[in-house]
Amino acid sequence: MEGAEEEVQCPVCLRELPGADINSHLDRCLQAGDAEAEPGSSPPSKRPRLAAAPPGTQAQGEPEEARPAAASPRVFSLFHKGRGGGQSPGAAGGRSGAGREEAAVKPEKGGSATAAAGGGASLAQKLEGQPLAERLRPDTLGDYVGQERVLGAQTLLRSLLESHEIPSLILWGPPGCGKTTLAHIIANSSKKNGTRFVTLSATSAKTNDVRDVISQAQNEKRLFKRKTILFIDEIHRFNKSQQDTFLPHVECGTVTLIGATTENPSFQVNAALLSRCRVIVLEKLSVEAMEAILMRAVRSLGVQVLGQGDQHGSSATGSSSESSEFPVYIEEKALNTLAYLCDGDARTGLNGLQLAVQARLAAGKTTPLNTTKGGSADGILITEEHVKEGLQRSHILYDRAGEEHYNCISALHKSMRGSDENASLYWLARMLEGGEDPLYVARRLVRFASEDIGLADPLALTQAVAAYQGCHFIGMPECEVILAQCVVYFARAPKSIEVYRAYSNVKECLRMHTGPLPPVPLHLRNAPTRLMKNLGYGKGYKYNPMYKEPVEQDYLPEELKGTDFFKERKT
Ligand SMILES: Nc1ncnc2c1ncn2[C@@H]1O[C@H](COP(=O)(O)OP(=O)(O)OP(=O)(O)O)[C@@H](O)[C@H]1O
Repeated sequence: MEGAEEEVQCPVCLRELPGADINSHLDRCLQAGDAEAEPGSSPPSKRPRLAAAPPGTQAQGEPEEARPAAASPRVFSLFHKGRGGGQSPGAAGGRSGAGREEAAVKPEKGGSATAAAGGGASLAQKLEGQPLAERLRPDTLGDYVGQERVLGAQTLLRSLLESHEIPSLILWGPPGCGKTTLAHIIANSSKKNGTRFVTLSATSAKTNDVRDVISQAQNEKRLFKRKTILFIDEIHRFNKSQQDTFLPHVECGTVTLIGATTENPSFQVNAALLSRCRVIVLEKLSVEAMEAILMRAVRSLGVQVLGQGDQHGSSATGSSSESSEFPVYIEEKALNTLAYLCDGDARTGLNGLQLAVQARLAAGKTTPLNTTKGGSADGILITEEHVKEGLQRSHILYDRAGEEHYNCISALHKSMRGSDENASLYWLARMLEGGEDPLYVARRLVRFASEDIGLADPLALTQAVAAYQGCHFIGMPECEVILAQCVVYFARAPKSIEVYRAYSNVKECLRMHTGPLPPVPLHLRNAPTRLMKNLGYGKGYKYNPMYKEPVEQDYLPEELKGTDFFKERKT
């Protein structure tokens, strides 16, 4: 009786209702809400990062805005399975939690593969719509390649994941190494044991969105004893107060947090939050792992690999010859090169492959091929050159905004300090070829000239300032050689940190001083007015040029008399 009068909040639509009505309301709400609520349950799709999508790709593909997580901060997953009136997974919306991705990945997974991929579809049709990287995003740990150090057979994380004991995690790693994919796999497996999986993207979510998720999680826990996993992509983009919003709820177990970041979490994630999460460091994918991912992709497309003889030819099942006018081949060397050049970023590798195939299909040029020992055929051949064209080197080598920027400048500084001219040039090129601002490098060189070369070669500073001005005048690409010249000069130059260290000692002396700072000795003060003269300013000062012999005079304040800031001199 009492319960019937008490108002309760619907965990789906958050409306307040009389307790007696909640069950019937929930049934209606679930059916109505599932379809729209569902998209956020899977980690968001990523921007394809294609340099220039071939004609048709973008128009046909799902625009970024249309993707649930990126488009709307309100991306909550709700009640996917086995609740209320005994709904089966995905029953209401006709889709399971993995949504469109799941349907697209099916070709890799046996039975329904051909139908789901449009087995009779041409290769061009297979490449339309979702980017290849999204369609091939693994659903299970079995398909997750590499990252053995943290996810290998005997690792703690794997056993936790397999037993559905998901701790709060921060997944830290470079772009395209599989952070979102790992979250996607956790989402799939957690849904199987009834845990909710909610996704927010820190690039678009507001503090209120976080609060909504927390309040829903509280209701779920209270009413249905259901756990909530909250995945926050690019968590480093949340400011401190946003991170503070979920801190207590992570602490008390209302939500299990999984954050993904490309940035060092020690700097970007609130220390209190960090201490409540296990940090998983994912690495760039190895060349072997990339080869496996690319091989899986070409198989799913029905493209045949040339160069490994019959073995690859026959393994390329669902051959494009069934569906395309001409069969499509890719040189094994092209795949290897792609695996090397994508620098451990699977999205870049898969996008590069997709672009190369689409470009060749659009060009429609066929090549006579010796596909097997016995025979020859006409087909479309993708070579190493084609895949190189499909890649954007700036994405491969360097992340201007992220940690790579600091890592590379640090490596350059240390190489010059260590007088290694080859390494110095290498790190310089890594930055410039990756699109670094040459003036940024030039400014760092000005600093280096004083910090590390100093008075061992005072001309170094002139060189650095001249290099800065040269870069300013002519810009990239011509200014690269100016910087190269300066970097080599610095690597070869003698080094001295005498001044740098002495100045640090002075700063330390000032920092350690207690009480009022000593006054400037009267004899060192200027006395431009009579009053100042009368006060003793300048009195007793010995004007050095008037003396033939060295002048005995104190310049430091009385209490520092005799201090030698250079005494730790090492060079
Ligand atoms: N370990 C992996 N095994 C198999 N495929 C992978 C793996 N890692 C990444 N991929 C593929 O690369 C694509 C991009 O990976 P993902 O979105 O997980 O990268 P990320 O680390 O989250 O990158 P970002 O920091 O740029 O968001 C996935 O859709 C998937 O196809």
